[in-house]
Amino acid sequence: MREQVGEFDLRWQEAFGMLARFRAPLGEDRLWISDPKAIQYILQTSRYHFVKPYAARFALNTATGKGINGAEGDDHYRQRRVMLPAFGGPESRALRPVFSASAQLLVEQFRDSLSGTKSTSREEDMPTFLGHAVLDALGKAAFAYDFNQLDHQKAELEESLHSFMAKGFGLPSDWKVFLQGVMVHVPPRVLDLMTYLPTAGLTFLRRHVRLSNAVARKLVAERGEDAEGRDALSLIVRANRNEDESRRLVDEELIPQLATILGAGHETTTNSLGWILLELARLPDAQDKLREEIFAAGAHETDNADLNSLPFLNAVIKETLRFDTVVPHLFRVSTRDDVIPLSQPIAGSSELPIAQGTHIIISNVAYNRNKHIWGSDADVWRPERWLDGTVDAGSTRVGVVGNLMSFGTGHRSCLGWRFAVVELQAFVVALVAHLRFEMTPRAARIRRENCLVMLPMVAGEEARGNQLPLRVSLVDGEDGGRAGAGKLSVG
Ligand code: HEM
Repeated sequence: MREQVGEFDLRWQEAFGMLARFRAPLGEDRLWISDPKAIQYILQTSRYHFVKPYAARFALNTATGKGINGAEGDDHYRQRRVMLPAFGGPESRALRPVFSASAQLLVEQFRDSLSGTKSTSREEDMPTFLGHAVLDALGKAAFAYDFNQLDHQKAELEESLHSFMAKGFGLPSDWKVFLQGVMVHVPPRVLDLMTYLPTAGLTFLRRHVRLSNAVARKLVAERGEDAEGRDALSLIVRANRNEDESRRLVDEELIPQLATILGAGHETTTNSLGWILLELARLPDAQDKLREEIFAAGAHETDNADLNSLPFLNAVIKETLRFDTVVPHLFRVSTRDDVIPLSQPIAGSSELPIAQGTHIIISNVAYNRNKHIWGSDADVWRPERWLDGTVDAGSTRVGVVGNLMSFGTGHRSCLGWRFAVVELQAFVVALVAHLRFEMTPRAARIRRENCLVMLPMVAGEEARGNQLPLRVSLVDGEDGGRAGAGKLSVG
């Protein structure tokens, strides 16, 4: 838990292949898996026969409230059925102007902050720099909620969302490491009581969920019976209204979905964007190539440009989702004795019998670096692999985007993946068209910290939480915005 994300996974994958058995703290066997066929069986074919361990649901419920993330079985099925229509392809694409407008505002604010000064660039901390704009976009797109309006409750919620994974899960103490190791043996009732422990992390998360729920209550009440908006919450409220009464979500199930969506969608997207900009700062040639593609297509000038048709843009996004897997692991436990199919035989067998109650760590990070799938240079960030035929997904389809495990797969795959992809496309286009990102000495010391979500931290400054300091300047030819050159039309 204290190594950088992926270190042990890649070491094990190199030493043992795509499957390993290891001993947990009290001596029981657990499985570590990156085998595509096994992942497909566990997460897709078997559906609710493999569930999230109660300890993982406890962590998710603590961090994001008792929403879909921690639900199982029929409760999960009902919640997903009502929420899914809000996150479809057309619904997500329709939100692009919202994302573009937030990204454009960020560019304008940066430009304004330089005007009147002699400097042409400034070091910016990416989570801080991007965080407000991403949250603003998420608030408007998901809840028609404006984080920009001055309001005490909004400011508090925003403050609490800033790097909340780092505060809740980062830099675990010896006690926390021990606890997480043995948590699967703690009876659920005792775990539930532990939610109330007065530790700094839990106190912070409890307050965060309370704040989110208070806002959600207000928003759901505002929607009332006739929610007409195009934001995700209105679509969810409408879908719920049209649902058979016996399957409808009650308020106690609807309210926590705001904390869930903010929790699941904010840091994941902000950090994915941060990792994209870091990789582009590390490889200026790739950044220039991307900028040229954006300019050639005029994609920064109109929301009507089809961003799916920009090959290098999408290669950069997919390559970063692969190389910088922000959700490194998924946790499951089998609810019955089972036989897991394997793509690589072990001891002459292509099947692995397992006992009911076996705990499994699915390594998204190792799968995303599998050299059989992504090529012999899988440990290098190289977007061209998506364009030159290097990627060989074979016949086992797992992930929802590019066969990657970055968004999980199956009936619990990321609900917001289309939403996230449209948002990443819109932000990358607006930012790279107008701003240049360069490395700094502190960025060269970035560590990949495991806080459930992979966060960047500067080595030696971990106590300051997640940071990603890059040098930002206006791209050549921009004059501080006074001529409005290359302005995004956000319609
Ligand atoms: C780049 C950004 C994102 C990444 C990498 C990501 C990744 C993931 C992953 C790996 C899971 C599966 C968890 C599991 O199987 O245990 C997941 C679930 C989920 N994600 Fe995302 N996510 C992202 C953005 C978003 C956004 C923007 C939203 C909402 C607007 C969202 C909402 C959810 C929800 C609600 C779930 C739970 C689904 C369920 O349990 O059925 N995510 N996400």
